[in-house]
Amino acid sequence: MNTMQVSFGEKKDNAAQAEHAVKMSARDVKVFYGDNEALHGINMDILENEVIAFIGPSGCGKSTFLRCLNRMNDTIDTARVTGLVTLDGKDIYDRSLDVVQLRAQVGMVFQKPNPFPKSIFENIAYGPRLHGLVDNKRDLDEVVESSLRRAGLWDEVKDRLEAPGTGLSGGQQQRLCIARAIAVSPEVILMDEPCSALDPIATSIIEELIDELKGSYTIAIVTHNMQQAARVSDKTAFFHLGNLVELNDTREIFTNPQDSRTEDYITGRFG
Ligand SMILES: Nc1ncnc2c1ncn2[C@@H]1O[C@H](COP(=O)(O)OP(=O)(O)OP(=O)(O)O)[C@@H](O)[C@H]1O
Repeated sequence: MNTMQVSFGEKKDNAAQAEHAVKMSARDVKVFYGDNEALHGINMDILENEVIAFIGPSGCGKSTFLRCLNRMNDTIDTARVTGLVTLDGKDIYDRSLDVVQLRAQVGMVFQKPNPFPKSIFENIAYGPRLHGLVDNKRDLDEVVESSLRRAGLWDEVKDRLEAPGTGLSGGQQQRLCIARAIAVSPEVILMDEPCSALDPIATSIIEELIDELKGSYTIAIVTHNMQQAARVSDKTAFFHLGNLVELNDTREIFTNPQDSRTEDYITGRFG
């Protein structure tokens, strides 16, 4: 088989991976946009403190599935989700669930950095205030600093916290958005092509950050860049035409895919 040349990030051995608990799971998840069934019954377990990459050709449903994991599809009028999605075993589509709280627990970083039109400080402070996570200004300052530090941005912005977030470079804005997600103590971070608007240097900074963050968070990332999937993820899920074709250790997916559609995709025969 003619697989592509990719370099892999350092991964834990299988014994260590086996200890990871299931953080989120999907059972027979379908998504309809009006009458169009875009996802045809996805089953997936996402393990705690792992990075899972979603890959596949354009329009195969990667972003649609990602959005099921924190109910972002609720914001699309025509979208309807069926099946079961759980976080720590609890149904996230339960009517009694607080969606604002869910989106703090399962944070999201988008393709295009989207800081609020506010200061760098306020971009981070907004969430902890909204969720009542801080009692006073000192705690708030601490959360802002620690979130910016974790996102690897503190040193670059500590002297201009009152400057607008939108004035930062694209890569800095994306790290600001990651810091904003971190500030409300998420358990899972969803990333929808977080580097596609960034140059290679900013991309590699974000990739290093993802590697550091996975010690504390579970991360699901949609990417078109297979090299990136290989570098940052422990598991890779290959989607095709609204189906989950194959999910396995990233190394297996790229060196020994079981399904011919996966092989065709990773060898560049389609997509
Ligand atoms: N808001 C929407 N309204 C109607 N149809 C949609 C909407 N969003 C996605 N779709 C359709 O659902 C299917 C899956 O799209 P989705 O964006 O999830 O795929 P994707 O794999 O993330 O694609 P890409 O890699 O191009 O971002 C496509 O047929 C798409 O046209």
